[in-house]
Amino acid sequence: MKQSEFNNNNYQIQGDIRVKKNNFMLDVSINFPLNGVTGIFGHSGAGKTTLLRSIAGLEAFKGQLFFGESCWQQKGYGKSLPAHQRSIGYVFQDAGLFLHLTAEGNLRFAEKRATEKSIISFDQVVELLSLNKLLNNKPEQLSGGEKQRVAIARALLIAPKILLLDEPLASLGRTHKEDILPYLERLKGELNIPMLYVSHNMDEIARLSDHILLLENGNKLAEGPIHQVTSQLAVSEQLMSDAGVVMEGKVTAVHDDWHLVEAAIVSSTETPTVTNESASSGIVLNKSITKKPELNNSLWLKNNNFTVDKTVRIRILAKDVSISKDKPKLSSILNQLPGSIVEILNDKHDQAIMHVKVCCNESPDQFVIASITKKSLEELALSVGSSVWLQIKSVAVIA
Ligand SMILES: Nc1ncnc2c1ncn2[C@@H]1O[C@H](COP(=O)(O)OP(=O)(O)OP(=O)(O)O)[C@@H](O)[C@H]1O
Repeated sequence: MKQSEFNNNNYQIQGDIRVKKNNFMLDVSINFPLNGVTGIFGHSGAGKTTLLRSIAGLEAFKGQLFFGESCWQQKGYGKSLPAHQRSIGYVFQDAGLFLHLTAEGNLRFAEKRATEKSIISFDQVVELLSLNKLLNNKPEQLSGGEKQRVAIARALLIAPKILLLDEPLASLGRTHKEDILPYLERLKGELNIPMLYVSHNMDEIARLSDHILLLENGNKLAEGPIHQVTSQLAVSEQLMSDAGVVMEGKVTAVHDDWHLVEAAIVSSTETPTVTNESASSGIVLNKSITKKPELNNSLWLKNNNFTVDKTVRIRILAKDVSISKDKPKLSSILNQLPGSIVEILNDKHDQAIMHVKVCCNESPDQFVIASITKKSLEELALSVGSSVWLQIKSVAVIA
C-alpha cells in the first residue's frame, strides 16, 4: 500500500500500532507532521516508550507505519524495515554513552556510523551543544546534563531523518533540566529535523512541542496542534493541575523598570512553515512565518531576557485564571481579557470544580480555560454565551 492510499498527505508519519504485553495493550493511530516537535505525553505506564520503540523498529507490533513516502512496516505483522535502515537518532533517558570512550570518542563513533551525509558537521554540533570543553572527558567525568548533551550530539551525528527523545530530562534535577531545555529549543529552531519528544512532564511538552499526542493506558486521548489540543475541555479535565492552554506570543514592548514585557497573542491560525533560509549560526535550515501574524490581545509577562519581536511560548494554567462578570477595577492582576463562555464541563474527578472555556473577543480563534468552583459558577450565574472578563496573573503565565 502506498502512503497516499492510507491517509491524507499533510501528516507524514502515519500508522496504526498495536502492541500487546501481558496485561497492557497499546493501540493507537498516529498522524504526526514531519517537521517541528511532536510531544508524546502520558503518565507512567501509558505506553510512550513502547510507541517510540515501535516507531524506531525496536519493538514488534501489529499494524502499519509510513515515514513520508517510505513504508516502514506493511499491514499486519508484514515486512518491516530494520531499525538500522530507518536513519533514526534515538536519545535514551540515561544517555547510554560508551563508558570507555571520551565524549569526542562517542561522537566520532556516531559520525563513522552515519550512512548519509549529516546536515550538521562535527564542529557545528559541538558548537550547538557547547561541548568544546567536555570533549576529552569520559562519561564518568560528566554531569547528568552534560551526558545528555553528548547523547543528543551523538544522535545528530548519525545523520538522522528524525530524532526520537525518550524522557531525555527525566534523570536530571530541576537545575540541569533548565540547562538542557534551551539547547533543545535551539535544535528545534536551527535544525530542520523532526523530533518526537516523550515526557510525562507537561511543562517540557508545552515548552517544546508544536503537535502533541496524549496517551492514556495505551490509548490515544487526543492528538493535534498543541494550541488546539490544550484548549479542549476534555483534555483539561484529564490533565488536572497541568491543564492550561498553550499559545504563541510576540513581544511588543520591554519594560525594564518592571522586569516585565508585553506580548501580543499570535493568531493560532498562523502556522509556521519551513523555508530554506540559512540560520544565523550558519548551521542549516530555519523556520519562519510566511504570513504576517495577526496580533490582537496583549499579555503582561515576566521578562525572561526577552527582546522586542521575540516569539515566546505562553502557557496559561487553568487554575491561574479567574473569571468576573464586569471589568475588574483596582485589581492587582495585570492581564484582563474580555471574552464569552463557549463551553462548560463538570470535572468528573472533583465535584467542586468546573472547567470553563472562554473565547477571547479580540482573538476569536484563541481560547483560555479557567478551572473555577461550581459555587462561583452558580453565584455568578455563568452559562454558555455569558460575557465575562478573564483575569490572569502575569506572574503565573509561563513563557
Ligand atoms: N518487557 C515487558 N514485558 C511486559 N510488560 C511490559 C514490558 N515493558 C513494558 N511493559 C508494560 O507496558 C506498559 C507500557 O510501558 P511503557 O514503558 O511503554 O510506558 P511509559 O508510558 O513509557 O512509562 P514510563 O513513563 O514509566 O516510562 C506498562 O504497563 C509496562 O509495565
